Amino acid sequence: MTVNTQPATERPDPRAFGLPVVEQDDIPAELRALVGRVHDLIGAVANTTETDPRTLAEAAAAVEGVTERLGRAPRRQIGTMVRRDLPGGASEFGTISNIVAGDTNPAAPPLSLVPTAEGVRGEVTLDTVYQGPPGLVHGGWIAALLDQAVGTASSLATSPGLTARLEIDYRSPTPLFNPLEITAEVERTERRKVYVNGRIRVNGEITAQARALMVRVPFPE
Ligand SMILES: CCCCC/C=C\C/C=C\C/C=C\C/C=C\CCCC(=O)SCCNC(=O)CCNC(=O)[C@H](O)C(C)(C)COP(=O)(O)OP(=O)(O)OC[C@H]1O[C@@H](n2cnc3c(N)ncnc32)[C@H](O)[C@@H]1OP(=O)(O)O
Repeated sequence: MTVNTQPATERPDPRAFGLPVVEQDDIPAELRALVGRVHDLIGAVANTTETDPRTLAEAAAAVEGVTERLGRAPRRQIGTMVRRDLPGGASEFGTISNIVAGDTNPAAPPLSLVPTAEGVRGEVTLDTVYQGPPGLVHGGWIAALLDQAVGTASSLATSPGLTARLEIDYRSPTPLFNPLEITAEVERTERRKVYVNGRIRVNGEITAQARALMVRVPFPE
């Protein structure tokens, strides 16, 4: 299988669906910094042992104030996409607030996937915000990471699609605070159907694997 390295101009454009597109390089550094600080805030709140009511109330008021201030600006249109240049000359579109990989989503880990000779690869380390069982990654998040990986592999090798079927084998616990290596590649295609495999490895050992069916979205001519 070869990765699609068509120039961006020849890739299907989400604007044909009425979706706005933001260039990744045009996201202001200050917005990226804000996303990072709120990401840290989620972890701080999830794990704080602070019990002083005044401190907690002050923190809630401060956050409420910032939320109110940002809420004065119009919100992005739902479905706003970001266009990213990938190593090797390929490019991809993704929703800018994607929960797994969105540039502007403070709740995203975020996972960044790059094309390889076989498909896609990414690395991410998750903290207690993504905890399910004690010290372990939540199984739903494992599925989410793999869904993103199989979707991206399929999109880059063919064209964007929706997940029709996702089967996960949880083979051993996936730990927090350890680099997770995530890979995925297309196995075969059949008309609009794209069969994709993916896996998560920790220290070279597979902890979870996915078999997915992506169905490509028909694009307007
Ligand atoms: C939406 C506009 C997007 C435009 C955006 C432009 C660019 C976007 C770029 C970015 C995306 C890139 C990367 C994204 C990475 C990750 C994102 C994560 C992915 C997700 O998070 S995604 C959310 C969860 N996902 C859903 O929300 C899907 C709900 N679902 C449906 O929307 C329909 O169900 C659909 C579309 C799947 C099919 O519907 P449909 O009407 O288009 O096609 P149809 O039913 O005819 O199926 C065609 C052939 O697939 C077979 N088939 C279908 N389903 C099957 C199944 N379950 N098992 C076995 N075979 C199945 C049929 O049997 C037939 O097979 P055959 O060709 O042999 O007859």
